[in-house]
Amino acid sequence: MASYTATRKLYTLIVPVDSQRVLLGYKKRGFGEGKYNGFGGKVEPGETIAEGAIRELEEEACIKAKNLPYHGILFLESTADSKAPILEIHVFTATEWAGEPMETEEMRPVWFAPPSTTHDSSDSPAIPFQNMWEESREWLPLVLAFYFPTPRRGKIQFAHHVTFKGGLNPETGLEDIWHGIDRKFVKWLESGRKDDEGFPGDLEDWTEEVREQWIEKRMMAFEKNKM
Ligand SMILES: Nc1ncnc2c1[nH]c(=O)n2[C@H]1C[C@H](O)[C@@H](COP(=O)(O)OP(=O)(O)OP(=O)(O)O)O1
Repeated sequence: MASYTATRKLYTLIVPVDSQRVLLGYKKRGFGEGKYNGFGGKVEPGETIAEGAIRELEEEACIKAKNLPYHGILFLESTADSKAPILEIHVFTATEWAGEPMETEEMRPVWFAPPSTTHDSSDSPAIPFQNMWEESREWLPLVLAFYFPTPRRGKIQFAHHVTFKGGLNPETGLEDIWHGIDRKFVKWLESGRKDDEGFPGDLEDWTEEVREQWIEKRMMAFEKNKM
């Protein structure tokens, strides 16, 4: 019997925020070149997710996170290529760090005004969502609403499952398997809200639990498609 297997690529992503602005990086080379995004990359063998996140931020923007509020997981898959890996991206913000953001070989850090800011009240440009990964247009405004215009108390965490159907990407004019959001499942936990299900104390347990639920769903879909 065929069995469900999926290659998994583990990534991190940090979005630094100060009291009025959001720091994004312009990717100068490699995968995602020409897009703006938070700072992050692959988790190296032997590293925890948080260690990987801190290392990537320092490598790409020359700042060392002093805190790392955790916001959740993006599970990205593409049905356009059965061999495409599943990307599992762990998302954090940072509100305190050592050093000043500086351009590196890979990224150029740029400060942006959060979506809640009116054009006239900020010296920084608006976040260029049209020049970012498609899925970030969905989760990033919601995470930023937690900080701006006034920081909320408590926590926000999510699991965002996005399936891309692939096809011609009108933004680049190229065929792209990571384009065209097809299905999505979003689990939001926000303290203080009606749908607050409570927060786990332990990051690893929570991600493992969400991952298991998600993989179970994929296995069921796989079995159904075989019949
Ligand atoms: N849709 C999508 N595809 C791929 N990567 C991402 C997204 N959305 C995202 O937010 N991301 C994030 C995940 C990572 O933070 C980066 C990609 O990391 P990458 O630069 O490929 O990894 P590094 O380890 O830095 O790679 P190299 O040093 O080998 O270039 O985008």
